[in-house]
Amino acid sequence: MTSTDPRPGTGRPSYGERLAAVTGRRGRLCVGIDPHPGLLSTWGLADDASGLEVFARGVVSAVGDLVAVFKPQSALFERFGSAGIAVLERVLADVAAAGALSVLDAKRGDIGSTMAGYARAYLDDGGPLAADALTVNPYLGLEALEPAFTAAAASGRGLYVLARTSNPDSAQLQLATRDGRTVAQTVVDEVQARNDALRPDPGSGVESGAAGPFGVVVGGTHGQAELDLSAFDGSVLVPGVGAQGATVADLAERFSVPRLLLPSSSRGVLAAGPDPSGLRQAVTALVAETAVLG
Ligand SMILES: O=C(O)c1cc(=O)[nH]c(=O)n1[C@@H]1O[C@H](COP(=O)(O)O)[C@@H](O)[C@H]1O
Repeated sequence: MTSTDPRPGTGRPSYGERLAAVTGRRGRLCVGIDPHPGLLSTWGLADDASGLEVFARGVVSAVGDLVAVFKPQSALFERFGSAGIAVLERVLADVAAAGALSVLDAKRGDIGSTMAGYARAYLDDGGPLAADALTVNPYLGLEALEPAFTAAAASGRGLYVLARTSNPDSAQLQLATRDGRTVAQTVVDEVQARNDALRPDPGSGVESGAAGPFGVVVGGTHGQAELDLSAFDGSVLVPGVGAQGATVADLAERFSVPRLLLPSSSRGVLAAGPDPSGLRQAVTALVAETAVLG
């Protein structure tokens, strides 16, 4: 397999390959689309599905040519029921039309048989909610997520598996240890094992230099800290930049693997709207900061 080979049957390069291509052109920044009621109000919009649509599609229209990855927050679309989901479908289409990648932040995770349903909704070709990648929650077990790993690999999509989340109380669960390893480290290692399983056999003579399609989420608020990412070769989604207090410069200091990082900011960028030029300035400044990540 070469670095440009499509996945079997999809005609689409792998998520790792597509991420490398778009971040190479646009810089390594993910902008979260989090339509909070307070932001809709600041933007002078009604807190209803029509306000949601103007807000979310307005973000993509303003900065869609500058941003490598958009991460719509499903919860803040779901709160408007089917009308909100319909807006989310249109936002995902807008992101694709803008040449950016979408990470749908839905943090799904359930027992395997139910997970297969989520995989069909978010990771199969033809699904209206299919994004380029999906955030998933491994705390029912990594095996339970298997349908999502399988569907993502088959369709050239990615997953971001929650490892060490940005909220202050995440340590109680995620830093618990078993057999000398933290739960968060176990997640990282298990995700890497699934990336390794997709690598061509080293003896086969075919090469793939691309990142694995399966990433992890590590909050920028505490950084890499106790995690060992030295053997990890997926993308590391790092939320917490901006409103939660982390800066891109902090990430350069707090992580030993800056080349893997995909920093993400939602409210920090969105507060610069609704003026499109304000949003463009905010994005341009953050993208420039990401240059320190190499
Ligand atoms: O998976 C995520 O994106 C995520 C993981 C995490 O550990 N912390 C975290 O804040 N997030 C999400 O990232 C976004 C952060 O938004 P801001 O704090 O406004 O930048 C929200 O949509 C969160 O749900």
